[in-house]
Amino acid sequence: MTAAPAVRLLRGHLRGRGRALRRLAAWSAVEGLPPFASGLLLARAIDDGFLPGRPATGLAWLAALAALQALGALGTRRIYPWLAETVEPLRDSLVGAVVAGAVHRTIDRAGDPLAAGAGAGVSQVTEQAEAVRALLGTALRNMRQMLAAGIAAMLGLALLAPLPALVVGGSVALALAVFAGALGVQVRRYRVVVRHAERIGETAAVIVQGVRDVVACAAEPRAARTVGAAVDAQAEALRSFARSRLVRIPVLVLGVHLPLLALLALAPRLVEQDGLTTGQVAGAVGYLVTGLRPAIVLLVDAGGTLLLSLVVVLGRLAEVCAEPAATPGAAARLDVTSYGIEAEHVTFAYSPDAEPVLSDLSLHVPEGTHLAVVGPSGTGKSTLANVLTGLAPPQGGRVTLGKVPLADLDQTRLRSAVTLIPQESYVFAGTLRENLVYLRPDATAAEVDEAVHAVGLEETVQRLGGHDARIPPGGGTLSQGERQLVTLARAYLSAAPVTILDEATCHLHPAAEARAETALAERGGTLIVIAHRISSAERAQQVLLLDDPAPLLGTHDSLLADSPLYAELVGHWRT
Ligand SMILES: Nc1ncnc2c1ncn2[C@@H]1O[C@H](COP(=O)(O)OP(=O)(O)OP(=O)(O)O)[C@@H](O)[C@H]1O
Repeated sequence: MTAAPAVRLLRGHLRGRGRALRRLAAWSAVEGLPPFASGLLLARAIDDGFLPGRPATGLAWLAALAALQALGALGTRRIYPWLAETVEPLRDSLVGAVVAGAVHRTIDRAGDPLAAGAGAGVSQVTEQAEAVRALLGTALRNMRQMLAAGIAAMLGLALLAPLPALVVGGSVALALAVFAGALGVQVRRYRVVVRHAERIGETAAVIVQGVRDVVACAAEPRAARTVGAAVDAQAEALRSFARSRLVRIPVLVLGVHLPLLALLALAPRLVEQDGLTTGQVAGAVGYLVTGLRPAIVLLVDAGGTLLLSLVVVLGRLAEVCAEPAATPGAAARLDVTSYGIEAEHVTFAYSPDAEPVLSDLSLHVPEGTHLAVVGPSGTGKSTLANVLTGLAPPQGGRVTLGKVPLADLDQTRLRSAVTLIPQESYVFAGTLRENLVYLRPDATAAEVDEAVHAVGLEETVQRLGGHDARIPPGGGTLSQGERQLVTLARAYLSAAPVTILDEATCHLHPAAEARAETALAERGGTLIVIAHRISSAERAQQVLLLDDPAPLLGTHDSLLADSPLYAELVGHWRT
């Protein structure tokens, strides 16, 4: 990352505030008068006053310095209104740009459920805009003052003692070069720190939002590992950043300690051979100790952090404010208007070296139709369900939903279009109603009743005492079959136009299974059933038989006539 986008953004927002900046510079010059004159006046006080035994003269020079200090204080006082005029409107201007960027994005992603989260993003970057205002205010107030004092001290030193000024100037220039050279590395590492901090927040937010799911799936250790990994990464990023900050040592040595040491060590020689007076040496030391040293310490400590924060936060805002470019994915999101599923020459293996579970599989399930998938154990039925939902992206070929490749669809949009109900029923602690409306929280009571009736869950609802009955962790007294009925009613209620059941009725007796499956088929939408019984295949319009060496697609009757394996499976299922 470079500082260029940050500088561009800041320049754009400071444009038009030239008058305030010029006044700021002018009053800073007034404020810099005392540090500039301090060494010169101190030298005169010593050389003309105290050393020759004329304390009144010495005190007069010091009084002149005090008068200048008063003038400097006036400069400091006059700086604040111009500081406010420069910095205060910055927040409004940045927030305006941020909100405009968010509005552009929301328009660009019309119809995307994720766009609903734009408000949270705006509030976050608004805080960053406030941070920029505060950082810039602090930088202009403190850094400006200290840098002005440092420059004034160097100028004063040059007038007072040109030779030492040359040596000190060279060493300070070297220190500044080292500091500037290391700034790029520090910015990069600090940027990584900020990214990891954001990652911790995002990871924790996802887990907190889905904490019920995490507990229901007994995934606490995995969740803890995920957050732990993010925290470890952040700690490593911080260590790496801290190492890059070690550059302050050579900068302080070159900019502060070495010049002071050299001046003190060479003082007798400067006085005896180069004709410097004692007062001039004392004034030069004064410049180093009271002007240059605080300026350089501030630059490498607070200033370094301040500059880094400004560059990184401004860079982040520059990204947010930038108008988003239209992506192919964004266009594709808007194109999903039908919900047929198609697999085109799909090949899927669980690892690069493993035998493919699915090989060159092609399949078309038109919108609103019903497909049953059958086959011996281990032939890849569940794998196919995962491939069709996008959970397992194929290595070869592609799967499309409404002719749009799943890879081009936003994941949230895909999840809202396709419901996958697996064999293991997911029932969580809460009310029965909460469990039923899990995929459609805005369902009305009448819609919930309809779903309960359609899949045959009424008896269970009555037994439990109504929709508000509480289900304890682990499902309580619900049998395996009842849990499956809960998940089937949930799928029935869901607004997803595509439903995939992966042996989701295996604990139901045949009549209950027939009722639930028929309800889901008649509800509308595309239905794919990984069949547990042959009766599921008999109800479907298409049947896919997964088998070595090649899958067969047909109807129950055509497969019965053409495939000995299918006939065998039917016979096996019926006995
Ligand atoms: N996560 C995984 N990693 C590696 N191999 C896997 C994974 N999941 C499944 N397999 C393998 O892929 C093959 C197909 O498994 P899959 O579960 O899709 O078959 P299935 O037809 O659904 O079986 P069943 O009817 O017994 O549920 C099997 O050989 C299985 O061992």
